[in-house]
Amino acid sequence: MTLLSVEDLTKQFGGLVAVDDLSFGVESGEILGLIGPNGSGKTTVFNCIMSIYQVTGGTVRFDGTDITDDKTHEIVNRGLSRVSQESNPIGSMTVRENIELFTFPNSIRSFDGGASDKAIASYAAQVDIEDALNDDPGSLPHADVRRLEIAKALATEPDLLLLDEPFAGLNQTEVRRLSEQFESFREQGITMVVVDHNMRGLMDLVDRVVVLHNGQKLASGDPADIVGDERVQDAYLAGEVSAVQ
Ligand SMILES: Nc1ncnc2c1ncn2[C@@H]1O[C@H](COP(=O)(O)OP(=O)(O)OP(=O)(O)O)[C@@H](O)[C@H]1O
Repeated sequence: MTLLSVEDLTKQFGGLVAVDDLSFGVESGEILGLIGPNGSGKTTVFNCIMSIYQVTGGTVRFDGTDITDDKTHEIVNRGLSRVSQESNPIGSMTVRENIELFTFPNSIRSFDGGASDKAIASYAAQVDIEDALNDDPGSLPHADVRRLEIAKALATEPDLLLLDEPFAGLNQTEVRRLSEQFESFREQGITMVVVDHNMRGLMDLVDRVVVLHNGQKLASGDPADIVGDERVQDAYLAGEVSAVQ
């Protein structure tokens, strides 16, 4: 079943066409990699899906419903969540309070005033930060700050998680551990789209890859086919592909 469908998506910033008539689907239960060089439009695609940006043209459907013109909080309540490239915890709140804040968009929970401590601890435990719940986010190492961003997204109980550069700044052991955690998210029924420059980490994780260049789809297919695709190698990934071979 196609959970997310991006159809003929275009996003212009003045004269710049950041996303150019792009179409792709994400199957339920899949982990899809969205790759491409700097400036190829990956983050803009996520921003359009989440209605952070208003699209110039095209349609975004989630679970069969057109969500193109929905507001961001409505999209989150439908079961979509995004972990952005930037970490932005609220420094005056503990890790627990930061996670709790993200349980509020879910309308059912908000009647009860948010999630239980047990639920919050379980979101934290899914990314190994359960021992840091009472800490100030400013005191956490980089990897834990990134994990907190993922825990915040988990707190919205997503069916589809958009992850923008989740491996950035992590060492190989941390990348492997995070990949295992993404696999366990999948076992819980979460579908994922992952943008990252860490090709080794990404190709080991994803089922399928969509390659962007200049906002257009250059190629899509199995990770092995994409790594071996000369067009992709020559034009876009030369340096990064050599790292996985
Ligand atoms: N708010 C904005 N206003 C103007 N131009 C923008 C805006 N957001 C993105 N762009 C431009 O759109 C293009 C695509 O940017 P985007 O950040 O989506 O690429 P990306 O593939 O995510 O890059 P990176 O890998 O470096 O994060 C770039 O030329 C960028 O400068």
